[in-house]
Amino acid sequence: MKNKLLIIGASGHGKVVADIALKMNKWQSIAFLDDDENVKSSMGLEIVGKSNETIKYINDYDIFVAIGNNETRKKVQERLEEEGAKIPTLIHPNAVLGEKVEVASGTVVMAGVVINCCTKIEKGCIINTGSTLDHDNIIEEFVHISPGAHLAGTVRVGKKSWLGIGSVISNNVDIASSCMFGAGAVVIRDINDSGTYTGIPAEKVD
Ligand SMILES: CC(=O)SCCNC(=O)CCNC(=O)[C@H](O)C(C)(C)COP(=O)(O)OP(=O)(O)OC[C@H]1O[C@@H](n2cnc3c(N)ncnc32)[C@H](O)[C@@H]1OP(=O)(O)O
Repeated sequence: MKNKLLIIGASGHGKVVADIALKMNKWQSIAFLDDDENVKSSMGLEIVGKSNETIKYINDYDIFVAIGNNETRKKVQERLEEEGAKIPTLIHPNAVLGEKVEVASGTVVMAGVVINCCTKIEKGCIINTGSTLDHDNIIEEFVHISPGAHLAGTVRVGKKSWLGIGSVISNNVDIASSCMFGAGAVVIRDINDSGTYTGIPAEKVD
């Protein structure tokens, strides 16, 4: 671990990520990279450059990608990995993690999240505010679990899928990669095809 943290992306999601990093109290200084030239600071933290300037900071900073879009976050994190960046895991102090929970690098776990035992969260995920993930879940890389989503036991979510705000996933459900579930969707059976799903029970709409 380095004593400085660089966060890529200073928008709404980036601000929440910075807030968590500040509360973790592990880094002596925190700064952003962002591509909006008009913004010089965010949350009182300096924006020191653009997102393509990471190589300048790689030796001195831990680097975290705070980009909401799953595909873009994947591209940026994987480029950083190739460049040898040290990518931390960010966990809000008021998240509750059970025994044998694994959380990989580049994943952020926000305030009020509960993750029960034996759940594995792969790299680059967003586990957003107040969501709950019960026992034995597998959340594959670059997934976004939106605020207030609830996943019962033994759920698998495939790479880059996005569970919308307040969505509900029943136990023993397997979800394919690159799916989008609308706000409030309720998933009661396996989802085998990528696409957009809404409603109760969730049906494919796109
Ligand atoms: C901290 C944070 O902010 S994290 C971010 C959290 N944000 C979310 O979770 C967003 C979730 N997004 C949604 O639910 C979106 O509405 C989506 C992705 C399902 C659809 O978005 P779009 O493709 O733009 O669809 P659009 O808004 O044009 O709606 C298309 C139709 O679907 C319906 N629809 C849209 N969302 C939903 C939903 N969640 N449930 C049921 N029906 C829906 C609309 O009413 C509309 O119906 P109509 O054609 O009969 O009028």
